[in-house]
Amino acid sequence: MKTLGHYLKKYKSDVIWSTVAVVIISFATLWQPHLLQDMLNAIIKRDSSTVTKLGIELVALAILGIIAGIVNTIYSARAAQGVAADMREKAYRQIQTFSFQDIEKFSASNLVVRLTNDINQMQMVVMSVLQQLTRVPILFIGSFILAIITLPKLWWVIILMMILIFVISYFSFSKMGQYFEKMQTMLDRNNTLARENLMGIRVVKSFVQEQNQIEQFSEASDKMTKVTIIIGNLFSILMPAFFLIGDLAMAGSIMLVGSMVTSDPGALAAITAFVSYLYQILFAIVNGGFMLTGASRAFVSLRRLQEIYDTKPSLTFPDVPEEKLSGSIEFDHVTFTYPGDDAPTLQDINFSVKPGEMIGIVGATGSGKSSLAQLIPRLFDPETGTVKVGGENVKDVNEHSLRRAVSYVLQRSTLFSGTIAHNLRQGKADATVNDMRWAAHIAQSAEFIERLDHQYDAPIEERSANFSGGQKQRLSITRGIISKPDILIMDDSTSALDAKSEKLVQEALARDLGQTTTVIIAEKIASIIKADRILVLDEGKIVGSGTHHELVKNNAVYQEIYRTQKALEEV
Ligand SMILES: Nc1ncnc2c1ncn2[C@@H]1O[C@H](COP(=O)(O)OP(=O)(O)OP(=O)(O)O)[C@@H](O)[C@H]1O
Repeated sequence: MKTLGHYLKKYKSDVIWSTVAVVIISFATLWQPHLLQDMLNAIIKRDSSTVTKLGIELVALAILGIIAGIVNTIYSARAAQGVAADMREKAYRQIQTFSFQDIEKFSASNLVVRLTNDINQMQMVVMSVLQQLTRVPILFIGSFILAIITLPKLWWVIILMMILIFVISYFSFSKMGQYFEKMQTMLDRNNTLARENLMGIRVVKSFVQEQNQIEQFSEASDKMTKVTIIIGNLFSILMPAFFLIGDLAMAGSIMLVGSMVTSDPGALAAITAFVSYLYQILFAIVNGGFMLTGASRAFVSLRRLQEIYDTKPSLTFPDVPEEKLSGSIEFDHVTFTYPGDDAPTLQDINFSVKPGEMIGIVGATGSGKSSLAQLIPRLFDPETGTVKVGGENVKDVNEHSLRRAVSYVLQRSTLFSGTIAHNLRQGKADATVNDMRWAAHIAQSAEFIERLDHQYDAPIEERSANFSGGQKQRLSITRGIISKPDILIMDDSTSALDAKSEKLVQEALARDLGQTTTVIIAEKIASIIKADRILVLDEGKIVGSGTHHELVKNNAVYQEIYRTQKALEEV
């Protein structure tokens, strides 16, 4: 609640207006039965002028209640939406500071649920707090006092009804809280399954996995349905139970007062007001219960959001001035283990690269090529040893300096929905169309971009579905080189290109980005055959270093890879 208060501070005036409106509604609600009682008394006494006066007062009170209701809804909705937007943006900003490791710890779909469903819970609870928090105690205490003043003899009926409702509310609302928590976990699971299925729809279809996927999702969905049904059942028993208690209290009160009506006609008017107060007490308790259930759901959501806010990024950059780094790379006794793994993925890696050199990295699948490359732009930190870029330990440089110096093109190209220009400007914020043309000609993407209707302003759909695998890779390379980086890492990023396009990209890179240090990770030896030096990785260790001709002569691992690929080509 303290945390929620902190977010509400910014919406002070909305909170004040909605609270003032709630107070007006509550007093209008309390005053209505009293006016009705006076009016019935006036009718019994045939006092028509008082009846007219009280009738006008009743209508005025109803109009006041309606206006206050509208004001309350407008201001509480504004505050609730504002708080939700602030919380969402804060969480999103925090997630942007997360390292790969932090994102993996939460999982992407879990973070999406937190950003959507949990934030919605917070929005609903703020709305309900601003509509009920003041109303519930005023109505409860006010109706209790007024009911006793109206018919003091029946005080015990009120107490009995309250005890029964409190007992039922306590047990059912606390049970519901547990089920709501379960439902949240199940929603996470359903979202993960749906997300995985939709992202991998091509795989699902090509391996004819639809039925398996349906079964998996149905199982998770059925589990959630069971919990939702239990909650629904609890609700459906709860409401009639409350009304039964209210109706019994009303019937009992009328029977008890009935005998008095002949001797005291005013008792008829009093019982009408008394019954109204009884129902107001009942509604106050029920609404309070709902508010508490909502609050307990919101506490779960708030805790989940707080986990995001409290997560200290596992990898931070020092606050030092930005500087220009040169294109040299140095690995000095680097050993790296993925968080949670027991064995190191890279062991005692030592090598250095001069600015402008072209380095190839080869090795079997899983030998650690990508892991090694990820240490250069500092996506992970090594366990021991140092990685230097431009002669500086990457742990000691400003994030912008490192990002400006190192450009990393991944095999799985990720483009964002928008336009081609929008994506290319992620590589260079102020890129002109000429810059884009220059980069696109090197990456061999100009030939298809410039045939599109809107060329560089052509749209990219969600998950870049309107481009082929090879086109996506060429667009990614274009984005990677547009800033003319000092170091370019190409992590198997020409794998979807045909041999001719790959050769053209490499020739253009050598011609137009000659000053750039290039690290090319490749499965195919043909992709790195012209590199100044090739590093051979085997089970996380460098087992060879030299030119293609040197390695073919004297490195067993390289010879094996070369022989296998040559044999495949001949087949
Ligand atoms: N995020 C991660 N968390 C834990 N282990 C990982 C992670 N990424 C890779 N690994 C493990 O590290 C090892 C090296 O993987 P890496 O991707 O570096 O190999 P690679 O040589 O690039 O393989 P490929 O040629 O198939 O891309 C593998 O055993 C892999 O399972």
